[in-house]
Amino acid sequence: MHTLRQRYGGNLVHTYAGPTMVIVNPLSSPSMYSEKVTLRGRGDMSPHIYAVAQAAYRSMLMSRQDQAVVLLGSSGSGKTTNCQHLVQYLATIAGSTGKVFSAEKWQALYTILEAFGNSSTSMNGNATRFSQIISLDFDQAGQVASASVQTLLLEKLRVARRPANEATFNVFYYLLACSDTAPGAVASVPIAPHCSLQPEEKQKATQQFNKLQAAMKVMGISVDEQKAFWLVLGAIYHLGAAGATKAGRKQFARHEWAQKAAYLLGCGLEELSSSVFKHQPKGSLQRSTSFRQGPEDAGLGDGTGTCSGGTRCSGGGMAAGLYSELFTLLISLLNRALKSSQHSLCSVTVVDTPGAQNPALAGQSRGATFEELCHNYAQERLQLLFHQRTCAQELERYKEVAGGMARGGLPPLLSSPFLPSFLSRGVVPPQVRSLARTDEARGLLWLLEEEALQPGGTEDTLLERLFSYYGPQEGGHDPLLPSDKPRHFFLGHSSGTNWVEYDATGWLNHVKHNPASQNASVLLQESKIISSLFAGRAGSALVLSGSVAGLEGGSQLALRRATSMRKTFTTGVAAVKKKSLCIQIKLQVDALIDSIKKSKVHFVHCFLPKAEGAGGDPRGLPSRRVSGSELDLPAEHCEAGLMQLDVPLLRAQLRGSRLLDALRMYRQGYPDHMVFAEFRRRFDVLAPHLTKKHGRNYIVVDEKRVRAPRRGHRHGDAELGAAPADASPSRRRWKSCWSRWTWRRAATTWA
Ligand SMILES: Nc1ncnc2c1ncn2[C@@H]1O[C@H](COP(=O)(O)OP(=O)(O)OP(=O)(O)O)[C@@H](O)[C@H]1O
Repeated sequence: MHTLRQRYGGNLVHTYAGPTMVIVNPLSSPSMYSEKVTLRGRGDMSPHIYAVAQAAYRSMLMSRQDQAVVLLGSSGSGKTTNCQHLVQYLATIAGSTGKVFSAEKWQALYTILEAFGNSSTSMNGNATRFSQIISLDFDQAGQVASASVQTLLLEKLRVARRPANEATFNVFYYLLACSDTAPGAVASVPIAPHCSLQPEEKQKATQQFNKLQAAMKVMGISVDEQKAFWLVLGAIYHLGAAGATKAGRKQFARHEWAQKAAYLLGCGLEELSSSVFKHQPKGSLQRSTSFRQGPEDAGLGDGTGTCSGGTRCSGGGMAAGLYSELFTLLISLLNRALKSSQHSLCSVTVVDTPGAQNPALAGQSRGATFEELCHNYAQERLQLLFHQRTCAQELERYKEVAGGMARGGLPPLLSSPFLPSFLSRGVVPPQVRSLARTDEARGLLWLLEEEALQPGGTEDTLLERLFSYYGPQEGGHDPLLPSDKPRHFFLGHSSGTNWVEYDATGWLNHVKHNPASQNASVLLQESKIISSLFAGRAGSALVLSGSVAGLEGGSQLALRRATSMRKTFTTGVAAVKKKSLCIQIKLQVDALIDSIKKSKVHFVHCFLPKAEGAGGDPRGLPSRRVSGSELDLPAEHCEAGLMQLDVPLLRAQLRGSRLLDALRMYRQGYPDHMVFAEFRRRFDVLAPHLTKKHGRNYIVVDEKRVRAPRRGHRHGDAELGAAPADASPSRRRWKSCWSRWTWRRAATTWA
């Protein structure tokens, strides 16, 4: 760890050679993203998130190939912050045609996304609760011509149900703070008086709300459109206050609040009531959508701590559906502001997903929820992509091109992470299989769906089957371990370095199709007040509604991306129509991965420097269950600048990211001295001037380019890179070798 540490602008940033950068989230770093740093030239930048932006931009300009930057890491490790800096930096260095994409616009975009898609969780005070793909499309001159945002895996149920002591989306608090003071549209939204904010919270939320309104203005969202947002948010809020009861038939517990919700939505109370309660699955009276969970509410929960407490209400499905529709509308309005008719050639896509979730890391004793499982699943799939791109593919290429060249032999093939397939194995469209229970080992998502559809299926039968397939075996590296709490189990994420305890209580009910969620879109489209904003969205956009937002496609490239995403979903159209949540989740992650796969991918690993959990004793955390030797590590803490590092935690993250495996493979596959000595023995006849003149020389080979390091030295690409047609076999071989290999950084001593 010490050898990796490097001071940079008063902060800690770690980097490796190769297509990957590692960032240990610093706690404060105003100088790190200053204009001075922005203006630094190439080579000065590494290690810095701007260096990744530069590399992606240069690679795109040189190869005309789409690029993707994928950020990986735990929740709170700094992915979103770095994403924002990366996009801002790219837009700054590239410039835009006619200054359409000012820094102000990007700032506004992120302010809006943060308000509607972020919330405070136990791991991060401003955690992203959806996956986002931000694409910048560049024209022939390398300037930003247009841009687009696509979002998936929105944790929409957070408006109705969330872990104890966690908040709903930020925007609700902003609205709550301003409902009595703000002029115009906001004041027209009556807010239930029983929920209030502390004075300091209120002041902060008011400022944020003003910032949000200004940002919406910058993004061209009109006052009338803004009003529609406040109305729907107000309605969601009042639905929560209305609660639900079962007196004969299911109905609202407090009609006055339900009446207000109906008024804000522009529909009648009866209409709202039937949309919420009609065809609702049995036992689906869900917990409240109330905002704040006071200590007195906690007792009203189901004892598991997985739901927010408060009054009983079955408007959860409706509230989640309304929020999902609102979010989809928001993304399409943002895309309206980002699109342009300019012709674009290729793009840089930045992917940010909610980080790995582990309540124990935040000192919470509760089990992780189904939504947290979904975010962890997406992280696992991205990790798998990293493994495939960085290790498996590189190894194949090495075998193919350099087989037998390294005297040390080929590096061993690393086993791929196990969990992604464990989770989604067997999730296929229902039309090609029967829904009867099978004895075949299936993934967790499959089993969940199957048990939800089976009469008599419960969480206990689900876990029973899960353990019968994947339970602990002698000598095996089990990804699944039992817990002593009922309906709890452990999953070993990140190759068993991050053990997360899940609580499966209520999962079956959660994945059952809830028609109220579907009814939300009908209700909005038929609203007497706001239907115009929601009406036009039909057809294929509707099929993906609630899953992927931002498929309108403003530019040619955006259209292409949207088509490709839709294609991913077409294999599961029947499933989507069937509203199987598990299949939708798998398809969304598939769509995310497919959209990245077509590009050249740059990975950024963000690491959490320390965890708040387990009363400050990191050895008490389940995440420390790494291996026998790791368990014995002392809880060593290192001081670095102003920051205390939790070294065991960092080690576990490093191990889980498989970065060291990738590094070892690069090192073994392309050992500096060995390969270069061999390389030189075979091919130095092609560049004798380099070997003879320079003595100790430092050669940097990046992509297909070679350059001598000494300033002014002209033995560059022209001489080394271009083998004439009549070149000797060895020279042609050399060239082919050159064009197929990616030599990241090779330093050697030349005789
Ligand atoms: N480079 C940085 N400099 C200063 N603060 C940072 C930096 N990176 C992250 N932070 C701070 O760390 C906190 C968490 O960052 P951020 O929200 O970006 O994490 P994340 O990985 O996106 O989390 P999640 O996955 O939960 O969304 C924020 O409060 C942010 O201000």
